[in-house]
Amino acid sequence: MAAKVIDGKAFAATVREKVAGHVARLKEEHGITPGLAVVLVGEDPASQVYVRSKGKQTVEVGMNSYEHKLDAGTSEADLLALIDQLNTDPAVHGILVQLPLPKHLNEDLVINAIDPAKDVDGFHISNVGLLGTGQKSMVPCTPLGCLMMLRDVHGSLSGMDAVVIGRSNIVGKPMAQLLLGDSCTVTIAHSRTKDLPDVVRRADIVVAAVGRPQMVPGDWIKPGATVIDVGINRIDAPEKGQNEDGSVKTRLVGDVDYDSCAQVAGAITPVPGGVGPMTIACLLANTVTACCRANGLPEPEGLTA
Ligand SMILES: NC(=O)C1=CN([C@@H]2O[C@H](COP(=O)(O)OP(=O)(O)OC[C@H]3O[C@@H](n4cnc5c(N)ncnc54)[C@H](OP(=O)(O)O)[C@@H]3O)[C@@H](O)[C@H]2O)C=CC1
Ligand SMILES: Nc1nc(=O)c2c([nH]1)NC[C@@H]1CN(c3ccc(C(=O)N[C@@H](CCC(=O)O)C(=O)O)cc3)C=[N+]21
Repeated sequence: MAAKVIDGKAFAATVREKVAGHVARLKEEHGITPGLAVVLVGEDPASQVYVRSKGKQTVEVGMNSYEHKLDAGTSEADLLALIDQLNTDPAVHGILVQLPLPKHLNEDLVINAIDPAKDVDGFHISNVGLLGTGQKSMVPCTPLGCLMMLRDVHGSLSGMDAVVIGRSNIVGKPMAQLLLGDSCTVTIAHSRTKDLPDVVRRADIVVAAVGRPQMVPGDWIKPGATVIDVGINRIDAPEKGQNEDGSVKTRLVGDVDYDSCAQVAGAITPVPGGVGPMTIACLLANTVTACCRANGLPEPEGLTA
C-alpha cells in the first residue's frame, strides 16, 4: 500500500486563507494592520529566496511587510539597535531575524534581544521556557506546521510513539515539546544515538530534522507510520542536465528517502511541498496571533498550538 501524501502546499494555502480572514477583520473592526519585520544579514542565496517568499506571502494575506537587509559586515551593536527600534515600533507585531547569522554575530544574544511578544520564530528563551512548561507562548513555525499536519492526519496523537531525529533548538527540541504536549511518548534521537534504525522502527510518528539528504531508508519505518520530513537539502541532479554556465543542475530532497519510505509509511510529507510551505504559513499565523495579543483581542482559533 502506498502512503497517503500529505500535501503541505495545499494545507498551507488553507492556513493562509484563515490568516487573511483574521487580518481583514482586524482592519475592518479595529483599524489595525498586522506587520511583520524580517531582518536578513548578508547575502546567502538560499536565505534571500526564503526572505523574498516570506515578504510576498505577508503582503498577500493583507499584512504589512518590512524587510531590513543589512550587509554581511554589520556590527552586533548596529543589529541590536535595529532590533531595539523594531521592538518599540507599534506598527511591527512580529520580528524574524533570518538564521544563520554571520559568524561574528552572537545568535543567542541577538535572538534574546527581540521582545518575546514579537518573537514570531519562538526562539527567545522566554518562549522556549513557556513552551517547556506548557504555558501560552510563541511556538516555532516549523514544528507548529508539523503538528498541524499530524493532527490533521490523526485527530488525537495521544499515546502514540513519536521519534524526532535531530535535537536543534529551532526544530528538534520544540517539536519534541509539542508532541509531548499532545501526549505522545517522545524519543529524541541525534548523532550519538545507538541503534538508530531500531529506535525509528518503534515509531508511529517519525519527524526527521537532520540535514542529511535521504538518510532515513524505508526499512527503518514501521508499516503504516506517519513520516514528517523537515529536511531541505539541495543535491546534484545530473539527470536534469546543465545550467547555462555549465554547472550541474540541482534538486531538493529531504532527510528521508522518499521513494522507499512511501512504500511502507501510512502517510508522508514530500519535499518540496511538505513542511516548507507550512513553515511560512505558520509564520504568518504567529504574526496575527502576536498582533491580537498586543491589542488585547481574542486570539484566532486553530492557528496556535
Ligand atoms: N522546512 C523547513 O521549514 C525547515 C527545514 N530545515 C531543515 O531541517 C534540517 C534540520 O535543520 P536543523 O535542525 O536546523 O539542523 P541542525 O544541523 O541544527 O541539527 C541537526 C540535528 O541532526 C542530528 N544529526 C546529524 N547527523 C545525524 C545522524 N547521522 N544521525 C542522527 N542524528 C544526526 C544532529 O545531532 P547532534 O546534535 O548530535 O549533532 C542535530 O541534532 C535541515 O535539512 C534544514 O535545512 C530547518 C528549518 C526549517
Ligand atoms: N529565523 C529563521 N526562521 C526560520 O523559520 C528559518 C530560518 N531562520 N532560516 C532558514 C530556515 C529554513 N526555512 C524554510 C522555510 C521555508 C521553506 C520552503 O518553503 N521550502 C519549499 C521549497 C523552496 C525552494 O524551492 O527552495 C518547500 O519545501 O516546498 C524552506 C525552509 C525557514 N527557516
